[in-house]
Amino acid sequence: MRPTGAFPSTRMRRMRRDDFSRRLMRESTLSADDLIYPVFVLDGQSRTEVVASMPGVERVTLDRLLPVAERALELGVPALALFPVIDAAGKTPGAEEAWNPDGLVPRVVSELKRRFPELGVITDVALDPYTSHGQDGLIDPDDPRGYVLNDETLEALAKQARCHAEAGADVVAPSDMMDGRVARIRAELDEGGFIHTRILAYSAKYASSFYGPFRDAVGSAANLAGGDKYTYQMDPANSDEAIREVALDIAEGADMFMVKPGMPYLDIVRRVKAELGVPTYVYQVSGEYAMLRAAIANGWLAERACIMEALLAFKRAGADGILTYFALDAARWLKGGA
Ligand SMILES: NCc1[nH]cc(CCC(=O)O)c1CC(=O)O
Ligand SMILES: [Mg+2]
Repeated sequence: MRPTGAFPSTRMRRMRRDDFSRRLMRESTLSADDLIYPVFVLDGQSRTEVVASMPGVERVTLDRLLPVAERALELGVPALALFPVIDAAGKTPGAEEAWNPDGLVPRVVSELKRRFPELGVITDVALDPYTSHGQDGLIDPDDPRGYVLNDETLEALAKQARCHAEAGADVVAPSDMMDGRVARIRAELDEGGFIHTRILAYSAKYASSFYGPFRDAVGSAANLAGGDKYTYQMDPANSDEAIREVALDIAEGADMFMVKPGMPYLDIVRRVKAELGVPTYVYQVSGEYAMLRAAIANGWLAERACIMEALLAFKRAGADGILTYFALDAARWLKGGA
């Protein structure tokens, strides 16, 4: 774009002079409709646990999640994303608890849908909360490096997704980065008659170090024992590869496409939206939350202004929605609350 005219006929500050003209030329907006609220859920009754590395985020039992869900609905937040915390006894090498129809996730999903049918419920499809080794897939017992097996994992993910759909999940969100999982899950859902269950594919999910606090929150860090996910999550150096990943998930039948993490990957959000034109979501991950919270707690950053600026940046980059631990705060501020 070539500027037409120049100083002094063109003065960019003219439009910035007053609030009315700033509002008129504002290109991006954030609304509660853009937000997805992630929640950590525990088994049992009347329990709340704080997550040390994520001040303000708690793990709660279902009875304590219900008022949170009600609050999200009141604030106009369209959906919750559920992340289960599974006790050590529920973790096995084969992750069988992941498709137990009486497990924590299906129980929470069915109760949420019974109480708040209008609130969207998104479930995470990946094995890491359920594996004793903390990986998102099944590992090869004969491989000293514990290589995560792709095709065997697909069968487990299909069972897990079907179990969530049977419990009433509106959206299943595979976050495991196995090849072909969207196609396998779509086939499984169709076979079960779940033609309306949406798939939110974590298509461009990077092997990021910004997931650290989340792994504390779900208790997978200790199980992972210093292991990494470089053999299946994407290399942070790559961008073209993200476009191929999303294109494959479009072909395999996903409905929504996630880029993760968020702020360090805004260029990827932009490319996915501009080049592929699909419903594009971004995950402001636990490490991004922790950074902001730590600086705010120290008085180094202004809470509301910095959080809202970070969220707006995702919209400007092209995101249609944002999964963020700040969802309820942001929705409250958007409503004019303190
Ligand atoms: N299925 C894994 C999963 N699900 C959500 C997150 C991270 C979310 C966050 O950091 O907020 C991860 C990352 C990982 O452990 O590799
Ligand atoms: Mg893929």
